[in-house]
Amino acid sequence: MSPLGLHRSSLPDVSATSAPLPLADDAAWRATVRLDRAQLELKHGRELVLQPEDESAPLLLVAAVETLSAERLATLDTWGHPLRLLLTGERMQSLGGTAAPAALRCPPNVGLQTLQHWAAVSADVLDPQALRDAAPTGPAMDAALRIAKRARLTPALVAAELPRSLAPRLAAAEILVLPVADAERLLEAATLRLQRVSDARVPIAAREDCTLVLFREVGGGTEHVAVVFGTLDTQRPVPVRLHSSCLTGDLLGSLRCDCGDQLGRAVSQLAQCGGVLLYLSQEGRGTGLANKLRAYRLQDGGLDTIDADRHLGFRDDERDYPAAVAMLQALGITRIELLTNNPRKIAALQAGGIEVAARVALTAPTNVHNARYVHTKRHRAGHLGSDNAPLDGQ
Ligand SMILES: Nc1nc2c(ncn2[C@@H]2O[C@H](COP(=O)(O)OP(=O)(O)OP(=O)(O)O)[C@@H](O)[C@H]2O)c(=O)[nH]1
Ligand SMILES: [Zn+2]
Repeated sequence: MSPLGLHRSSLPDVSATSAPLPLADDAAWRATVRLDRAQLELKHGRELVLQPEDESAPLLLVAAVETLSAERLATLDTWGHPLRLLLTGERMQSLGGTAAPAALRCPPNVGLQTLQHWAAVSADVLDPQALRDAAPTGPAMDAALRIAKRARLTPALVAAELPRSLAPRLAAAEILVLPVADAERLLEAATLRLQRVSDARVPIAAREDCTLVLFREVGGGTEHVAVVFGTLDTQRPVPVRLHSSCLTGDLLGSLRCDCGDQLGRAVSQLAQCGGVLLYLSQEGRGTGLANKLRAYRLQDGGLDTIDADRHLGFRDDERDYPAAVAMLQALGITRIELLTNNPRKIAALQAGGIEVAARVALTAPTNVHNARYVHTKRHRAGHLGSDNAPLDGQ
């Protein structure tokens, strides 16, 4: 039997292997649920209110441009004036402004199409004066932009500041109110909690004695899978691949990226020597599939993969790896050999207390469709080359 107890002939009862939900404290639990609901409100095109801790500060009503309907925009207009458009620093820079998140003053009766253009399309309809008059964002606005990203929406929000006296009207309209302090705390990677939910033996073509273990984030409900190849020997560095999901590459063999090839190579190597594949729900470098497809259209128009993401308001890479660290810890793995070319993955695991004893390069052949993408990863995102490097002692 493995140190994980994974290869028993009859699998353990799921409830017995699941850790109890770690947020025992009721207030923390309610805050987590409220943040989940906040994402759903934005996804459904509904408003949400951020409530600053400072009681003299106004409430902030926000709605996501991506999901907003013209009718809803007209309703927003009845709550407070002027409406503002909240954009990230990356989006501001791509519009020709300074690289800091900002609140742009919308003209009276601004149309939905204009907002959509400012949010993610082009700057054609943007009044240059609005860009010059852009105000810096405060904590409530910053938290709202982060919630939109967490919901995998394009980070652009319409906002209005409201007096606290409107709280009863907001409650009557069933508009969710989220304290900014709760949002800030829960959006921090350090607060991530993972629940180990279920596992099963799944023989795969490359190796029969594989086990899948599913982990779920408490808050958000994002699920990640660990594939354990054979029986782990944690006395020596365990070969590990952290793979961010790529539906187009992994499932369809898209030629636009190198993900499918990298996954295939990692699976063959792990099948041969044992180890773990962490398949992380981080489609589109953490921006989501919808935004990745938007970025592809922008790349067809001439931008590279990084500038396309910035155009949509995202950072070069929106991923973080506390879930990967927590999964390795849950599997009893503290020392690894990492199959990657991405130095951020190495640094993130090391920062999380995982010893990365060596890096194993994972190169794939390029083709006419992904040559620019692979070149950009190497030359703009700092990805490493094909040399395998021991990292001990660094
Ligand atoms: N936003 C965006 N994401 C992309 C694009 N092409 C691929 N991706 C995503 O990029 C990520 C690549 O994941 P990985 O292969 O694990 O990571 P990596 O950063 O390439 O690093 P290594 O493969 O470990 O060297 C996946 O989430 C893909 O969905 C793109 O053009 N735009
Ligand atoms: Zn891909």
